[in-house]
Amino acid sequence: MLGLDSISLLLEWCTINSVLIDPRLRIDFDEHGGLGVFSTENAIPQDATLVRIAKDSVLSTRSCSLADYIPPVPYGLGAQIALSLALYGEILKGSSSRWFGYLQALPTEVDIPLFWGHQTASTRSPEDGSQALTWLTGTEADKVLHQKAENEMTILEELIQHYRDVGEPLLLRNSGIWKGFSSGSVTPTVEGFLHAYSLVSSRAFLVDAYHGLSMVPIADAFNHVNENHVHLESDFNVCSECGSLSECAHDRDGVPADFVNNNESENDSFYEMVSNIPIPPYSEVFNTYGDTLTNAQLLTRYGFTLDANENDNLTWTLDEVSQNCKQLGEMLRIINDDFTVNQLREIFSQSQLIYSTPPGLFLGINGDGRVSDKLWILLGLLSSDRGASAGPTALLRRLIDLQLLVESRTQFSDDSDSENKQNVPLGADPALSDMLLKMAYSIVSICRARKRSGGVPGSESQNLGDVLDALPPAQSRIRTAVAIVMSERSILDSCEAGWKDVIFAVERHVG
Ligand SMILES: C[S@@+](CC[C@H](N)C(=O)[O-])C[C@H]1O[C@@H](n2cnc3c(N)ncnc32)[C@H](O)[C@@H]1O
Repeated sequence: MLGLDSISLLLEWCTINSVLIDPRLRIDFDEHGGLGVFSTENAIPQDATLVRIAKDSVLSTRSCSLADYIPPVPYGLGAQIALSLALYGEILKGSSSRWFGYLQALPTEVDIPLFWGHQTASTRSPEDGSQALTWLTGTEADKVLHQKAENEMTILEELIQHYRDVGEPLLLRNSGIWKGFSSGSVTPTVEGFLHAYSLVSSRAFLVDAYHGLSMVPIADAFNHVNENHVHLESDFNVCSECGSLSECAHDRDGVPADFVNNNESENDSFYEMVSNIPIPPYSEVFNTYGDTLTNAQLLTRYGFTLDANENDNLTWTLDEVSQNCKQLGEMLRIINDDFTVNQLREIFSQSQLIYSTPPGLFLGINGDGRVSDKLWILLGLLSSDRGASAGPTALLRRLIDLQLLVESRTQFSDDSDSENKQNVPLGADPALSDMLLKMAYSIVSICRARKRSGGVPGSESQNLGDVLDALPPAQSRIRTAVAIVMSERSILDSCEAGWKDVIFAVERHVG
């Protein structure tokens, strides 16, 4: 629990470090025992700059005492871990840290569930954490907590491993930076590092391309609601080497710094908290940490929930749905069944309209406009009245046989005898022809929907070659974007054309 002295120290530190707080604001204790920001007797209009935070005052991997040893990471968990180490280095320095006045006002515990299973310095009983975790089982928060990175580690496992392998050795190697300054004997611990991580998780901002994820004094004193009063303004696109907002030596290779036009204004040296709606007098002033955050996200990142959160939702993975929906489960099993895929692989390779994918649920179209084997199997199963019922492999085998016969009659055939094949009958099973038609219509409709949703609204009917020709070279980003839409559209066109031929051939036969 903080005392009044810590607020005074924080404000003093702000004055010295050019963190300028509008007198219409007051930093005080909130109803939860932490800090909050409040308006005073004056109403505050919209668009008022309420806090100006000197860029130099933020704590980042660029500005910290260990800056030479912590490589900056632009975003993601890596950025949070790097900043946690930067912050922990300053916490270890105690009163000799440049940020001491700021650090001493930070909470001593951020109660995120990541640590509920760990005994920390907290005064809470261990049962409170372990039973709470049991209660969370199967909730959205539980899913976030158990999310695994590509390396199959949970966040907590990754934090601990990173601390042991990188953080602790780095802190010990550079102990000269903080040893001897701190009061008492301070030894870095994994608990200390995890506390730093909880502070980063609950209050860091991604400010710009130079400082990246940073601890931003006073901006981080605002509590959260979905419909906020204030927001942080910063120009993200500064030089990632030196932080300059205007032209600098890093823009043009080999240009000496003397030739660089340095016209940064005084305003460019600050991040700002600005009001986005009028703020009544004598009320708490809120920021939003994200206006779509669910309670599961708020709890896991910030350690609190909102009483009523209209963003809350429940999600299912495809696997979870399939566990309770027999038909989908059976379809997924077939799609992912190596036996089925291998049985068909050989024959798929004879088709001009299908391509093989590695194991995994890959539903897509390749650069030649061919559909993936898994998408074909899925649509094949969906187009059958029998769905995924008995004998799906045999049924799919008959379907692909029919498709190959149809393909041999279309313009896609590279068979020199295709003229004669026009007259080969398609077989006597109308249900099978119907399945192939349904599948072909589905693929055409998937392609058309994708074309409709690509590019700017209304561009579907435009000739993108003309659009590209009309764009000046200076609009290089638009040109790149149009070229991407154009190339996707051409893949979709080619896929659609192949399956329209199939429709034409089958309908001519059936009709
Ligand atoms: C960016 S800080 C805000 C300032 C913080 N109250 C302090 O004491 O420094 C985020 C933390 O504030 C608290 N917090 C923010 N909004 C809250 C809310 N609506 N209800 C409860 N706690 C909140 C949570 O502890 C969260 O981890």
